[in-house]
Amino acid sequence: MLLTLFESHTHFFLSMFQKMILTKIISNTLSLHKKQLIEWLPAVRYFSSPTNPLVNVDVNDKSGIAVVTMNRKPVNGLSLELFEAMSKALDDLENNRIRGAILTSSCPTVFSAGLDLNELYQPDKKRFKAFWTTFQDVWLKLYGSSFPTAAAINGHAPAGGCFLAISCEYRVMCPDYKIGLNETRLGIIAPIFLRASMRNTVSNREAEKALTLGTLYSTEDALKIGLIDEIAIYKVKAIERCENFLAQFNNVSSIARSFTKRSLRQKDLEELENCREEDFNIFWSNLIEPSVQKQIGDYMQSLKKK
Ligand SMILES: CCCCCCCCCCCC/C=C/CC(=O)SCCNC(=O)CCNC(=O)[C@H](O)C(C)(C)COP(=O)(O)OP(=O)(O)OC[C@H]1O[C@@H](n2cnc3c(N)ncnc32)[C@H](O)[C@@H]1OP(=O)(O)O
Repeated sequence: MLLTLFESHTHFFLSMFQKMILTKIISNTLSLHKKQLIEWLPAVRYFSSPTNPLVNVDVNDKSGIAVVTMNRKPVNGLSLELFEAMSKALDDLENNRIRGAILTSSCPTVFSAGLDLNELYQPDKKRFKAFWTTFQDVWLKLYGSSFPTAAAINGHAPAGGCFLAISCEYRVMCPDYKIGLNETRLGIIAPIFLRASMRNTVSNREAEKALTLGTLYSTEDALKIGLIDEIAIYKVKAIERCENFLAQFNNVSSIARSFTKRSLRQKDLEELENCREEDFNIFWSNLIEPSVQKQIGDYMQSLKKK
């Protein structure tokens, strides 16, 4: 209530004085450090992002909504370089306090094929460490963003592709594609932060079923279990529906919204923050198991043979 009243006069700009008062009130309530808190204070500064060939960021000056497009052909395989570009884009969006972001893909039939299998097969430890750490960074920044997020899923979204979508707050998917966390089908255990995003999206029971079976859902079935929120006939419509979702926040205090989101996701974020090194070690030791390497190699071959 207090925040809503306060913000109604400061919707577009918060003076330093106002920020100081807000910092005091909210940090007392949520026991956050000042630096963390300032990062969560909304303001709007629209910007044009320097172009990176792997991730295009297009901010609509009028709405303040950014469309973030992954652009790594043919299937947006999540490589170290793509994660680095996404991590940088998320920093830019956060620093410029945009009003919302929509994640989508430039590939015509694939949102993202998940982790680039080349990163997992016969990996070099130093590169894999950088890869895994940046993967964690992207999740922490996307799942924990102060701005609202939506995914316009314009193609298949298996494994890491699904993970990106469920780290957002809303999902609109085009028909006739597949989405899901199929890691167990590849002999891979979904990491802690993937599991958290799934539990935050569908019921605990559905998450358990989906993760243990490694199910890839059709668009229609994904809607039935709540893995996506809407179906849109094609990409432009999916982006429009995401914009409509994000526009609803124009009538909501952005401070109250972002703190509420943060408090709901805080436990998951802290869980990973507190075990990043351990998370890496577990995955590294599993990944280099000869049986796992063989499975990944065979799987890559089967994809190429198609
Ligand atoms: C006790 C055991 C414990 C084990 C623990 C191990 C833990 C360590 C690792 C931890 C990892 C944890 C998380 C993992 C999550 C992941 O994301 S793994 C990746 C999973 N991804 C998939 O299964 C998707 C595979 N791809 C597809 O199903 C299809 O490509 C598609 C449906 C996305 C698209 O189909 P289509 O449009 O027909 O394209 P294709 O012809 O199949 O592909 C084109 C081209 O791209 C290559 N490719 C596809 N996917 C990937 C990929 N993920 N990475 C790299 N490359 C990929 C494909 O081979 C084709 O290449 P060519 O053109 O033939 O050269």
